[in-house]
Amino acid sequence: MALNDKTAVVTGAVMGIGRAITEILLRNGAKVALLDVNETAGKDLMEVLEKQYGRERTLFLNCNVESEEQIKAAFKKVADAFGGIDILCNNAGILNESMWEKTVSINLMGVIRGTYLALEHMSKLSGGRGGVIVNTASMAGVGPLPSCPVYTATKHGVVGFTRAMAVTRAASTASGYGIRFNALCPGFVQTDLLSTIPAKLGKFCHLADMTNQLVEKIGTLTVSDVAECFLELVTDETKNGEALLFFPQGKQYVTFPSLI
Ligand SMILES: NC(=O)C1=CN([C@@H]2O[C@H](COP(=O)(O)OP(=O)(O)OC[C@H]3O[C@@H](n4cnc5c(N)ncnc54)[C@H](O)[C@@H]3O)[C@@H](O)[C@H]2O)C=CC1
Ligand SMILES: CCCCCC(=O)CC\C=C/C=C/C=C/[C@@H](O)[C@@H](O)CCCC(=O)O
Repeated sequence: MALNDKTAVVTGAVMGIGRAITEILLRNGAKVALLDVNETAGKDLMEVLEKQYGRERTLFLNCNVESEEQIKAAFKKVADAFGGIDILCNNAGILNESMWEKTVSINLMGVIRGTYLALEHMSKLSGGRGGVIVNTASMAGVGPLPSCPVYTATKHGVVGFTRAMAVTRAASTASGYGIRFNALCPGFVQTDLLSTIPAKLGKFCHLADMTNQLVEKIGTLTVSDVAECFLELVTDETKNGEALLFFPQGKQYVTFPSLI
């Protein structure tokens, strides 16, 4: 998929991984709608992006992925402004084992909500152009992190949901959305989310040292590393139903057991 003049929506777009994904999309010619709850950082980033890429290719919308109403309104504004949606990155996420319901609401329910609402704009069955949806899961979506079981559950859920949507797409022409679905599964990445971990482990804070040792053992990625892997899942049209696992030592497409 060439990105020139394609329209992308990125949630959690103004910081960390989402910002890097936004910038790599813009560098490759896409128009990008940035959805985030951090309005201050969003407006500051927009000043930078508009100078670099022009006002006509960027749009910031204050949007909480926990709200069906806000996502629905945001997607309509994007479609009205840019003429449709071709790419969605459900990236917004938090880690907070003390606020585990909120973690589920954002990390898993937000991905499901964004995906279902995007179908209304992207699916060829409803007049859309098709496209690709990339969900930011995590290495913790493939292997459990003992210090954050709920976060791990949300990321396993994102991987499972993404793969199921991909199979739905492939399994029946009735759901011929014309959309590919892939999961991004990075290891530890140098962002605010990672740097605030010790305070976010809740009842598992006694496992903070073990987690830090794991970070030391595996090492950390930059947000640019993640954005490059995201681009691969978007542009390689053979990729559907994939979970791309990557960490400083390398990357691999996860092979899941075939059950039948
Ligand atoms: N940092 C890491 O080590 C890794 C992070 N991830 C995942 O990558 C994604 C991005 O994480 P980071 O960039 O590290 O975090 P970050 O904390 O640097 O950025 C997250 C962004 O999402 C936004 N956000 C939070 N809740 C939101 C909501 N309800 N609605 C809309 N926007 C919201 C924040 O305002 C922020 O701009 C998350 O899904 C995270 O689970 C995956 C693997 C590794
Ligand atoms: C707690 C920080 C989470 C930061 C956000 C992320 O999503 C980062 C996920 C990065 C790595 C996850 C690694 C999971 C490893 C498990 O498969 C398991 O190997 C860990 C077992 C503990 C150990 O080996 O010491």
